Amino acid sequence: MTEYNQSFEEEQERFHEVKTVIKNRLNKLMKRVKRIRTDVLDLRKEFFEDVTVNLTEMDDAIETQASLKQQAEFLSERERHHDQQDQSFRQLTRLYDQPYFGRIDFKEDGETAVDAIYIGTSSLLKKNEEDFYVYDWRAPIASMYYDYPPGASQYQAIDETITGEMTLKRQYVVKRGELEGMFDTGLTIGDGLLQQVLGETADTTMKNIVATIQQEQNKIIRHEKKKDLIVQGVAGSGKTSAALQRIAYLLYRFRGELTAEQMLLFSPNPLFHTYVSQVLPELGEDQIEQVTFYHYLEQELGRRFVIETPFDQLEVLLTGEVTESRQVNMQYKASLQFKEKVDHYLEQLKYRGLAFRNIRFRDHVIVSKQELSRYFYKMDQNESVQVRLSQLRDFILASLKEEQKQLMDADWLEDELELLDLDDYQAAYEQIEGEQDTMDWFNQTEREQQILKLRLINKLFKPLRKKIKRLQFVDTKRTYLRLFDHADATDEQFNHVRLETRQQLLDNFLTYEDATPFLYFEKVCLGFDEQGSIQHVILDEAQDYSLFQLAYLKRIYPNSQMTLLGDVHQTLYLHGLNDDHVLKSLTDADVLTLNKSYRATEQLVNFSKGLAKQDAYTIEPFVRQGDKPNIYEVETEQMMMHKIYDELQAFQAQGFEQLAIITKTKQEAKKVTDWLQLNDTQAHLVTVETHEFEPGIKVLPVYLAKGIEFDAVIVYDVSEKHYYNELDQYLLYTASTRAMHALTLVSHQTVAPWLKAVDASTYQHHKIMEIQLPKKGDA
Ligand SMILES: Nc1ncnc2c1ncn2[C@@H]1O[C@H](COP(=O)(O)OP(=O)(O)OP(=O)(O)O)[C@@H](O)[C@H]1O
Repeated sequence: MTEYNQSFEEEQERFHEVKTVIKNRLNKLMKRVKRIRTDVLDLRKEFFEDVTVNLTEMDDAIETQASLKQQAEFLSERERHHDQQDQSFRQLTRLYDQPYFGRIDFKEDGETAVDAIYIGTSSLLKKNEEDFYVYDWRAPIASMYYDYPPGASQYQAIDETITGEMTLKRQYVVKRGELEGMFDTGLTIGDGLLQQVLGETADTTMKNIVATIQQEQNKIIRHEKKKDLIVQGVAGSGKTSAALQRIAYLLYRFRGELTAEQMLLFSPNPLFHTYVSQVLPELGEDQIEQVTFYHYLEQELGRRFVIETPFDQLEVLLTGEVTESRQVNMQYKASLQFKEKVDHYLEQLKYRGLAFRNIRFRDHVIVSKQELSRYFYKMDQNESVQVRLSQLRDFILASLKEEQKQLMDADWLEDELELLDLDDYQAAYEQIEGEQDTMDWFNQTEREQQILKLRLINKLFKPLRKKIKRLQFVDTKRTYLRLFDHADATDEQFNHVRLETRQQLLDNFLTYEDATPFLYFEKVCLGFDEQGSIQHVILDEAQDYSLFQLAYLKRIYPNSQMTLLGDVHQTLYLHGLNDDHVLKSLTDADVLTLNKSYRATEQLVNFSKGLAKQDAYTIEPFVRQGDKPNIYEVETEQMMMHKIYDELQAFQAQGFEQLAIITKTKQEAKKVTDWLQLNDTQAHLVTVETHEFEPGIKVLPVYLAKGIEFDAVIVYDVSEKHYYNELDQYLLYTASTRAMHALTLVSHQTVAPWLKAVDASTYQHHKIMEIQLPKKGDA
């Protein structure tokens, strides 16, 4: 028997031993969970039966209420217990499928024994509750698995550094719950296992990478300094993966201090939400809230304005419909220069300029806007706008009270008493009962009327009071509009876009670039309602945020640490954050880079790196072999569609399932989908409304493919007519880097200049003058 075989046999024995332990624990737990579930169901049943009885007599009702309260507490305690057991059950079930994926043998300096440390997605303790069958991948000792090759190594325990020697590093191949193989590894974590994992076909959801996290990714995952973290990583280098494992790591490391509800992930599009949704549950952690920045803007402003989506903004650019002033607007409103202007204007509002609304009840103006303005600007100018607004609010609320008193004699009030509901009458009745000893019958009737009128007035004034408490007496839109009233001799860009901005605001329309400045203005003006409970914000595709947006996020989440993940090569928007130096001026962050691309084969990376901006970061492929990409230059549009059709067939014949055709715009995506469907090919059109990832062929514009990957990709019409400006270079790079195993680009006639600049040895170029026609469905 070879040494390998003997070790493998020993490993298999241990593997089964651990699985048996897990199975036994699962059996026990299952019985317990079942028992608690039955308890909970019985309790719930009793609870609802009790609710329906004994509520007619007052004494019984009080008794029932007390007993219900007690039962409700007991029930929720049992439910909590049930949830905990259920969670342990799910954790053990996950471990049963794959108890561990790696092992290191470590001899601590000064000790003689070598400890075998098995590493898995969560810990499994032995009966003595001290030793481990399996260590959680996030445990301090497990960090050596990711950070060191065999030899001298160390890890950071809670308050000391432990040094020693790693005598073995091993990885396991586990499939369908069985140990199928193992690799003893050298320098990096098993190229062998990584090769295997990366060679697999794509899935509709992202997978976790804990078994094969690379050293440079581990630095991101375990970055614990109180500073922000900027990750600049090339396409496919594992930024999103590292971010998700980082969330799981931080939730483990700061258990008790940090919860999933205190973390927030800003993601690029709704499809991406679903794509990454499985990773945290797979790692045994709760999902964290995910939101797109647009969705956030919608929540804040959507009731008052129509807001352009970022995708519609991009479409304006991509379809060539963009005017010069719109381009200026996109860049200017995204800039810190414009933020400074807004800040300056906000400063001036201390002395003049705030616009107010009349405080009106029905047709009667209680306090006029002019009066509010006079009152406001008479207050001490050393006080901030926010302090003065809260004083003004108190003044208005007092005026409302006065008005309410006066209305008590209004004739219409009696007529409207019917607007009151049963509860109001009941409350008035109870109040009278409390007071009845002090008045005779006649007074009682009058008093009842009075109480009812008072209740009615309070009810009628409630919405107004609510608005006033929210400072809605300040007309923020009109105040903001005044910023655009006059030209500014020192600011050409401002003058260029001033009138258009004014008109759009008047029409209650906000372009995507205008929404954040307006929201910022409003929040600062009224006093920022800071989201103090959020402790950690993760910004994926950070290069797509503007500096203004980033400054906004820094302000609204002041207690939060930020992790920004971006790729300067994939900047799609005109306002894109592709200058690290400017970015660093906003945040004192640590910067880590990821240069190796894991998604694609070496051939695909070598090609796509030719499309990246040359002066930016270097891009290295992970060595995995495949075919060179193909570029087909064809004479007619019809030929292009046929080529796409043929390529899809060829990809499917090779066993690829997740196929994508990536276009520049949504209209093109629609056109291609229609053509394919007419030609008996099932293709799914992906739009901004698509939340679920269908398996099979997808057709989508490049901005919706962000962050996602496919087995094989066809980039639609890469001709010079189509991709010619600077932004187009980023688009081509982003589209081409979505492919894992195969890539084809089709061009209607001459290819784009960016492609001509790519090293010709990295792809196969085919010029096709003729193609087998016709196919069904052609016009
Ligand atoms: N250490 C790793 N082990 C296994 N797979 C990995 C590893 N790192 C990255 N990958 C895989 O590489 C692919 C790209 O990862 P990911 O999507 O996280 O990269 P990204 O940098 O966010 O990409 P992009 O910016 O292009 O969207 C995924 O399939 C991911 O599972």
